[in-house]
Amino acid sequence: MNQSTAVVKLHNVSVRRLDQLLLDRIDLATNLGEHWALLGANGAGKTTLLQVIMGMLWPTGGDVDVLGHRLGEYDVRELRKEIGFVSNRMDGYLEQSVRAVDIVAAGKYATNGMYATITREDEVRAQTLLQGLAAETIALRAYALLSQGERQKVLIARALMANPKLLIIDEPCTGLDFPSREHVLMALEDLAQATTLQLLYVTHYPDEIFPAITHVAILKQGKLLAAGEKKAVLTDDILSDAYGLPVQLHWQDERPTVRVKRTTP
Ligand SMILES: Nc1ncnc2c1ncn2[C@@H]1O[C@H](COP(=O)(O)OP(=O)(O)OP(=O)(O)O)[C@@H](O)[C@H]1O
Repeated sequence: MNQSTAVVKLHNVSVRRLDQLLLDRIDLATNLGEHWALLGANGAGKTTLLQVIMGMLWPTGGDVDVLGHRLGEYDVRELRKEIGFVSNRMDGYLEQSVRAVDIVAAGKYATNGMYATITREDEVRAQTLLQGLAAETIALRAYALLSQGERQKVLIARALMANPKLLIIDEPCTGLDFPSREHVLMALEDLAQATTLQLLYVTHYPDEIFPAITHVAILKQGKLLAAGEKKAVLTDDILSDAYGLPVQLHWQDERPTVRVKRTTP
C-alpha cells in the first residue's frame, strides 16, 4: 500500500446500464483502522459497488483506488489477492465432501477443488483461524454436513487464509436463525477487534451492525445517501429515508436496533 492510509477511495464513480444509473456519482473514502458497514434496501446498488471495488465491474465514470492501487493501472488479479471476499454465492463452487479445515486451507491458493498442495503448516493455520472464529470443533467435518452458520465461519476463515488487507463480507446472516446469526456476528466482532485488516460488512439490516463497526455507508437507488461515523449516519431520519418508512433507532452496548415507528390514531 502507498503512504496513504486510504483503503478504498471512490471519486465520482458511476455505473450506467442502458438508461439506468446503478451507481450515481459515488464519493467514498475508507481508511486503515476503520471497519465499515454498507447498508441499503434491495436493489440499492450494494452488489454493484462491491463489484467495482473488487475490479470485477468497470465503472462508466470516475476513479477507483483500492489499497493504494488505481483500477485500470494495476493488474486486477494481483489486487484480488489482497481482498478477501465472503459470499453465500461461493457455496456452490466448493467441494462439499471435503473437510472444513481443508476448505479453509485451500483459501491460501484460492482454489476450489485442488487440495493436493495443502501442507501441514497450512492445515495448522486453518485450524487456528477456525479457532479464532470459535469454530474449531467443526474442523474435521465434511462441509456438506455443516449448518449455514458454521459454513459462514468456514468461508470467513477461508478468506483469511490468504492474509487479505481488506475483507468484504456480503450478507453472511441471510437465512440464519437468531443464535446462528449472533454466533457469526460475535466471531466477526472478535476478528475485527484482533486484526489490522479492514472489514467491509454488507447487509440490509442495521441491527446486524456489530460494535466493532466504526463507519457506515448507506446507498439508496444508486446514490450514496450518507457515509461516515456510525452514530452520525445511523439516525432515525437517515434510516427512514433509506428504507422509505418511518423508523426509530435504539442503541444498546454500541449495537443499534430498529423498529418501525407506528403513529397512534
Ligand atoms: N447487469 C445489470 N444490468 C442491468 N441492471 C442491473 C444489472 N445488475 C444489477 N442491476 C440493477 O441494478 C440495481 C442495483 O442492483 P444491486 O444488485 O447492486 O443491488 P443490491 O443493493 O445489492 O440489492 P440486493 O440487496 O437485493 O442484493 C437493481 O435495480 C438491479 O436490478
